[in-house]
This record gives sequence, C-alpha cells and structure tokens, in this order.
Amino acid sequence: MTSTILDLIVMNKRAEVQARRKVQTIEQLSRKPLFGRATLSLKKNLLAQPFGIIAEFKRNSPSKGALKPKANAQEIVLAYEQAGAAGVSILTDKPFFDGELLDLQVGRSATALPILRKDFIIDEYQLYEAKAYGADVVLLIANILSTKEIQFFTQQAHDLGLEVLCEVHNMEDLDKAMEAPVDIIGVNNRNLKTFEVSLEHSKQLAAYIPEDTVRISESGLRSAEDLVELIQCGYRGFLIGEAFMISPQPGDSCRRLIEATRRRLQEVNAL
Ligand SMILES: O=C(O)c1ccccc1NCC(=O)[C@H](O)[C@H](O)COP(=O)(O)O
Repeated sequence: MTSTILDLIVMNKRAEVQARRKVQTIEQLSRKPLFGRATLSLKKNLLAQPFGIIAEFKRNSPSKGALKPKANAQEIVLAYEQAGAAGVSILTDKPFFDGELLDLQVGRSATALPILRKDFIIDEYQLYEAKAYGADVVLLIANILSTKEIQFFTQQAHDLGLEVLCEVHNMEDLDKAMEAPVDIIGVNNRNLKTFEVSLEHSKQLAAYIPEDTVRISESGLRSAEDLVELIQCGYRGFLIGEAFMISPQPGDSCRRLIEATRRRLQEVNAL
C-alpha cells in the first residue's frame, strides 16, 4: 500500500516528538511562564454569537504549497482580532506547514482571542507544549487516533485547562469523537489523504452530530453563501486558512467575509 502525505506527517511527528522530549522535558515545559496562565474558551466565544470565524495562520500547506512564506504571526493574528474573528488557529508543524511553536507564543502576545494549536497530536507531550506556548485549544484528528487515544488526550487536555476540538471527516471518525467529552466537533471538508475538498462532508454529517455539541466546519470555505448554508445546518464556527492567507491583507479578507456573512444571514432570515 502506498503511503499518503498524512502517513508521512504522522511518521515524522513521532520522530520529532521523541527528539523534542530530549531537548525539553515535561517538567521544564511546566515551568515556562505561559504554562500557568488561565486559558480562554473558544467554545464560549462561538456560543456567544450566531457564528464565529476561527482565522488560521499558515505559511504553507501540503495541498497548495507556499501561501505566505514570510508571514509574521504577530501582525496577522492582530489583524484577525481587529477584523472580528472569534478565535485564531496557528499551525505549528514545521516540515509541512512552515510553522513553529514560537508562532504560538508570538501570536499569544498579540491577541486576547482563544488560540488553537493546529498540529498532529499523537503524544501527551504536545499538550504540555501547547499549554507552555500559549494555546487554549488543541486539535485531535480522529483519523490518526484510536477512540482510547481521543479519550485519553481529551482528559489530559482538560486537566491542563485546554479545550479539545476533535476533527472528523466521515461517520467512522464521528463515532470515535462521540465517545469522548470533546468540547467542539469540527468536520473537515478536506480529505487529508487525497486533499479532495467538498462541503458535502459538513452538510451530510451535520444530522449525526448531537444537537448540544458545538460544531464547526473546516477547510475549503470561501463565500458568505457557503457559510450561511452551513449555519442553517447547525454550524457555529468556520475554520478558514487558505482563503485569508492568499490575500495581500488576511485581516481585511477576514473582515469582508464576516460582514458579507452577517448581511447574507439577515437577508435569509428576512425571507
Ligand atoms: O491544508 C492542507 O493542505 C492540509 C493537508 C494535510 C493535512 C492537513 C492540512 N491542513 C490542515 C487544515 O485542516 C486546514 O489548514 C484548515 O482546516 C483550514 O483549511 P483551509 O481554509 O482550506 O486552508
């Protein structure tokens, strides 16, 4: 069987985490200044408004290549906050996304919004890193974890005061996510093995996500029409990276989408 980029990312991540543990122990991470801070709730922010945008900072993506290679996390995260985002997502994987943990720390210094550490979490060590570098939320990808691992990492994250966004792409992933008390379920419209993107994944899985679970839709989102259609399926949040990062001014692009979605929502509600 041929391996996919996702297999390579996960394989690389295991080696990376082993190496990082030798440089900095969990005890050392726990003594870092940001480790003791009170974390913020993305879930609360999403529930406080009809919809919220989680605006992503990513310089590069495996599916599209370079997006904004020289992008500065401080500048862009601040622009996202000023644009009205409900939260920020920061890619911290180096080899495939050109991100780093330091982007998390830099982003933290620039915003009072909740920050999602977007990475491929396969070890509890990464949860301690997330807390030590200023994240509020961690991503657990159901496709690369067992039900037991999702349950274990969710408990560990909660013990550290972090929220959990569990990402699913199909029914099998969703069944796993629903076995743990995750805070938010995110339906990724992108198949991480083939990179095929279709909003149908969010539309079709919506009916199977419990009503009381905060749900977001991730990837491939561009227009106010898309967002309003998904709001009507019960989605409260939208994780958007590429559409903002390819724009000369990601913050302006985020603001325009928020304003257009509000207008479109008013029109639809008035019908
Ligand atoms: O973005 C990719 O190409 C990618 C490839 C393989 C694994 C993960 C990948 N992206 C992570 C994400 O889930 C997205 O960055 C996020 O949902 C935002 O998506 P988009 O708005 O399409 O940038």
